[in-house]
Amino acid sequence: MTPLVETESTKDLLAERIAARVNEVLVEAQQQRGRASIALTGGSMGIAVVAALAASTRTGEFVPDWSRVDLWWSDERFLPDGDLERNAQQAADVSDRFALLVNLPPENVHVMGDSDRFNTPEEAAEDYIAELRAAARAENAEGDFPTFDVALLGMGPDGHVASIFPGREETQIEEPTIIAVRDSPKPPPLRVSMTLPLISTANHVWYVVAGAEKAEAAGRLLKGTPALETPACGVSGRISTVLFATPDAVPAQDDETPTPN
Ligand SMILES: O=C1O[C@H](COP(=O)(O)O)[C@@H](O)[C@H](O)[C@H]1O
Repeated sequence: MTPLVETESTKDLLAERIAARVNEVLVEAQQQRGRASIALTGGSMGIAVVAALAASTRTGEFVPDWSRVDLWWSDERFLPDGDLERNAQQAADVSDRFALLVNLPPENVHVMGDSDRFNTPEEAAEDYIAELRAAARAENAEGDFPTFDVALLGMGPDGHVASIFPGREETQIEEPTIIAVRDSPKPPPLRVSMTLPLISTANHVWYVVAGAEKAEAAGRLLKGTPALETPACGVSGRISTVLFATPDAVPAQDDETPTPN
């Protein structure tokens, strides 16, 4: 599915817009199901969105009841607890350990396992599957996984999303699950990730992308190339799939126009 594109002139304004849209989706989910959930992402834009969510809560905008929101992650770097490179640590750092999301209980924050707690990323992946299954049971979900109202995805300049990288067999996994990733081309080498089919169970899949270095991959995303080449192409939301981007992160309209001789 070709994503819709929404742009905002600066990274900060983009983060604010995404946060406002996330708040709307979470409020609506709470009206329908009583609870809501989001799969967060790492990367520069992903963390900017967490900061914007915290800011929107502080300023009393239209926000969900955070005591009834579950925070999940679509991927994590398998590093020691508190390592500054961990996605969850970076999100915690910009939200005063999630305290700025007022009333969010610690048990709602579902961080993927770290290398202090687990010997291998495979063990951390198994543990996260168990945590997701427990949430699915509590929700009376039909399958092994709870509802994800929205999954945010940063995208690397190579087109990777979560820790699913181009040219690798993980792009071909058809099962919705959590996997260990070894020898990641982007450091650190050990990671834990949702597979592309698991991300695609989310109601809304929103790419959050800023900066000219992402424009080439965004072009491939909008063209719809194979997931093996552009993992970002291997996901879509049940309700919406949107590329939220700064203008420089989206290829210019006439990029495809042949140059006259
Ligand atoms: O390593 C990762 O990279 C992507 C994108 O990061 P960015 O800094 O280029 O925006 C991120 O979304 C993913 O969660 C992360 O682990």
